[in-house]
Amino acid sequence: MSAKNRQVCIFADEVEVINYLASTIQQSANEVLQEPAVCFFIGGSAAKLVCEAVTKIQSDWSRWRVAFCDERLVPSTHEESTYAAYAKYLQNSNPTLLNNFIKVDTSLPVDEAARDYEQKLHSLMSSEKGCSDLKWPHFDILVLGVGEDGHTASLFPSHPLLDEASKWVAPISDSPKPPPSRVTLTLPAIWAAGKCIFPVIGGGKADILKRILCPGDGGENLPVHRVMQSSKNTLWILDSKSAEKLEEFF
Ligand SMILES: O=C(O)[C@H](O)[C@@H](O)[C@H](O)[C@H](O)COP(=O)(O)O
Repeated sequence: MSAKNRQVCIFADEVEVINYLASTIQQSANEVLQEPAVCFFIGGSAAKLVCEAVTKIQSDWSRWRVAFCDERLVPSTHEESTYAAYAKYLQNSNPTLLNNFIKVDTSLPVDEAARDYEQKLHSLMSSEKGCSDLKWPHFDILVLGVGEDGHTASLFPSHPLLDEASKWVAPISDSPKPPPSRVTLTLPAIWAAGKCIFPVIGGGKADILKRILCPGDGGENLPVHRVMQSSKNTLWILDSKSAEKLEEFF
């Protein structure tokens, strides 16, 4: 189903979701690979999907730059660290890509960690894309997750961070999902990206997907819905279980 730069693709199972995620990331990256592709990855269960998708992509990985849509403020070896989740998979299968990750300095207090990460992203856009003094960044691909409450990255329902209108990266120290301290891309930084991809699997996400994707289901103010309303291009890659409550609409 496709409307207003929004596409929803439903597949039988996790394997098909991973295959389509791989071909979508590869195709989107091919469109920009005359420059390094700047991708942002997410934590949570989607990390495994992304890592498995990466194993199916043929590319010159030295030309990729990967940052995080959000990161939890714990040491990079901690089991809750998003970086650690990727390192666990990629250190053997794709060390070149892992070396090109732009990490959040989680040793800093959360406000400083967010400022420092934003500075790193400014430098990245300047060195790799020749863009300096950008009001908003033009990241190529964001792979995002969705929480059962409708959050995405570390943007939570009714949180004041949803009104952030000048920063690319913001700190949060009261995240309802633990751990409480995190840094996250802001809504305007997400809106400016070339493509937002949401791979989702499992029946636990069926209710929230219905609220977000079905008109009139009351999800209009949820962070994920706000991403979708103003993003240039949003792609949902769903398995049949997560999509089981969408059937009457698609
Ligand atoms: O916590 C994180 O690292 C992410 O910031 C978060 O936005 C995640 O993508 C969703 O909470 C979905 O996570 P699950 O897929 O694990 O439910």
